[in-house]
Amino acid sequence: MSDTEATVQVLRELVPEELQAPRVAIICGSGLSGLVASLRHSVLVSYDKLPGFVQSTVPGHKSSLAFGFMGSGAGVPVVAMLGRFHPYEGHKLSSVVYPVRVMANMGVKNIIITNAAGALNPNLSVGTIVVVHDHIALPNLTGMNPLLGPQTNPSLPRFLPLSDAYSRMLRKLVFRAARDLSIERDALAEGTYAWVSGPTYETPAEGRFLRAAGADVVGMSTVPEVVAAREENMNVLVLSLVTNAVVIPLGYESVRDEFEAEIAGTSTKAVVDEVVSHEEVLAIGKIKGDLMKSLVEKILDLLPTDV
Ligand SMILES: O=P(O)(O)O[C@H]1O[C@H](CO)[C@@H](O)[C@H]1O
Ligand SMILES: Nc1nc2[nH]cnc2c(=O)[nH]1
Repeated sequence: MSDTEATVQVLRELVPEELQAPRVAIICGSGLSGLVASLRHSVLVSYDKLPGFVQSTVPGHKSSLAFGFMGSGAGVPVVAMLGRFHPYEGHKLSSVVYPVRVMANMGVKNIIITNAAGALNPNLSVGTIVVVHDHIALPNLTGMNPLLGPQTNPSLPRFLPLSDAYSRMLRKLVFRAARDLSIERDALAEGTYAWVSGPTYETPAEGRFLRAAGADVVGMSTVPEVVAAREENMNVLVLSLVTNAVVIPLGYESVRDEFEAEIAGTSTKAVVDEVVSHEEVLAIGKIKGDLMKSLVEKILDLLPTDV
């Protein structure tokens, strides 16, 4: 029996039968566990009960799986991760993606991955939900790819294409859901997510670099989960909540100009010295959590029955 099968076996003992066949997996990003507050008949399973699962150590992430029904009417059976794992916590990439493999082993065919992210694109304001259509993953390109090493399952492809990683069908569903909910157009955008390892936030020069490479938002998660989910042949949707702007043009105004202006007695342009914090990230998650929740619920309502 494989490791994931063993974990699924434990879950079958802990979760009632009617919740054992989730159609959709949801990964809750930083401060976004409230996404599944409306789960019905819900059952929580703590990660420490599940072989192969590690613990989430980041504030705003819990360490439990939640099973239940979500959406209107009878609802859709879902399994949600109320807290994810990041490599910067010291977790191996194989541990970071392990829950995705377990959920795939349970038969889950669709995954909605959420995250908090910084905006690189100056047109994206804080609070915008970005429907991710592509990614740039420097770690993947430089030796920190979750699929490096012997194949966990020989029936999965060795060379995985990622040009179609983000399901068009699910992305379109987001905009249909937003229209049904009369969510204003500017509340949603489309864009490219840059994955960085963290845990440092970007310097202004790094922000400019990622922006110049074509990224719209940046974060420290999600891409490993996307890669594993695609390997497992799931339909993937990623929603990034913009929680802060990455400071791109600021941070290094000439101190010589400033010094010379000071001794000449003339004033200089005030240096903007805003810095991002995880508290701010969580605060925006709290403010925008309800919007994200309604959107996900509506997406579930609209999900075709054959996927
Ligand atoms: O991507 P999620 O888990 O939502 O969290 C984001 O917020 C944290 C930084 O504030 C980082 O972990 C970053 O990846
Ligand atoms: N790397 C990165 N991750 C984030 N998560 C939330 N905001 C940010 C950010 O500005 N940068």
